[in-house]
Amino acid sequence: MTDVTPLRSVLYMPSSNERALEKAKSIACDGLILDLEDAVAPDAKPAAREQAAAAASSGEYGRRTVTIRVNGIGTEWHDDDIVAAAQAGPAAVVVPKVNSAEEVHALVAALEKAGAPDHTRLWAMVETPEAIFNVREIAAASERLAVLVMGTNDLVKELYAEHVPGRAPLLTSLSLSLLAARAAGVQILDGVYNDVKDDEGFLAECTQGRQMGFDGKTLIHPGQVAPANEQFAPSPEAVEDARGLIQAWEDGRGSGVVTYKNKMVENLHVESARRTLAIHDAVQALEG
Ligand SMILES: CC(C)(COP(=O)(O)OP(=O)(O)OC[C@H]1O[C@@H](n2cnc3c(N)ncnc32)[C@H](O)[C@@H]1OP(=O)(O)O)[C@@H](O)C(=O)NCCC(=O)NCCSC(=O)C[C@H](O)C(=O)O
Ligand SMILES: [Mg+2]
Repeated sequence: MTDVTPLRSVLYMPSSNERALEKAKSIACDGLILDLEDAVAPDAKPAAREQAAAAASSGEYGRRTVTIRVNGIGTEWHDDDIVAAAQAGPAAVVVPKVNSAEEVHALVAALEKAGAPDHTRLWAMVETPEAIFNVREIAAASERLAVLVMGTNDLVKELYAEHVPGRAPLLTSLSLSLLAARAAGVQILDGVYNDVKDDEGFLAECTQGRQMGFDGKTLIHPGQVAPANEQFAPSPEAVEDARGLIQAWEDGRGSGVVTYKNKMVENLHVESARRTLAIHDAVQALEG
């Protein structure tokens, strides 16, 4: 089974924004991405790097999975970002625009050379056409790689596509990346929703992401956290049904066909129900 560490809501924040870094200590998101890339202006990058490293090693973010997003491979900031992030020892280093398994190998080698502790994983962003064609190899390239993160803004830009309700232009890329994540047994996070005032559109996109199989969603604003937490956790009805289905299966063992609420139950349904309960328990433990 894929790791069930809850990552329902993973909030980006500019590492140059001290107020946001402070505020994040009280935001109920499952994870934080302290950004050094797109959200930080070139002049602000050295100071942001120091602030992100200090925040990630501070221990002040409680249960949240704290990660640092470095600048992309080949940029003038990348090497220094990797060293600073590795030494800060966050839960993960998030790397944008990872295009191949070879890049994953090089990133892992660089993190290890810089002294990254074992608990610091690699999260690879999938956000270019080349990455989509290589996503299966990327997802399976290293034990250190724990999560794929969709970069839907960059994907839309690279495809000359448009952001539309239902995301038809992105469905091929989203589905291929999901298949790759599941085949490799790593987690996968959906991309961001840019209109921070459009609650209805955001909710629809969370529902779509959950139905497709994403483990959670990346976010850009604190107001998106609560709906994402709700959408990506099993609902009370789903938990009740999972328990009922497992009970029906155990009661009916040896009697041939088992049904629950008039629907056929097979071992695969029981496995899905157990996964639902495992996620529910993990969320309860996190929130408890
Ligand atoms: C989108 C924003 C620029 C909106 O900012 P603002 O207008 O200041 O919002 P509010 O006034 O509603 O803010 C209310 C308070 O919440 C704090 N806040 C806002 N955003 C965050 C945040 N992300 N993390 C923590 N705290 C946040 C404000 O400081 C206010 O606090 P207070 O003053 O105490 O009341 C802004 O939300 C923002 O900058 N968001 C993050 C943008 C970002 O990180 N972008 C880069 C990643 S997205 C991406 O590109 C993904 C991928 O690469 C792709 O290609 O798709
Ligand atoms: Mg991007």
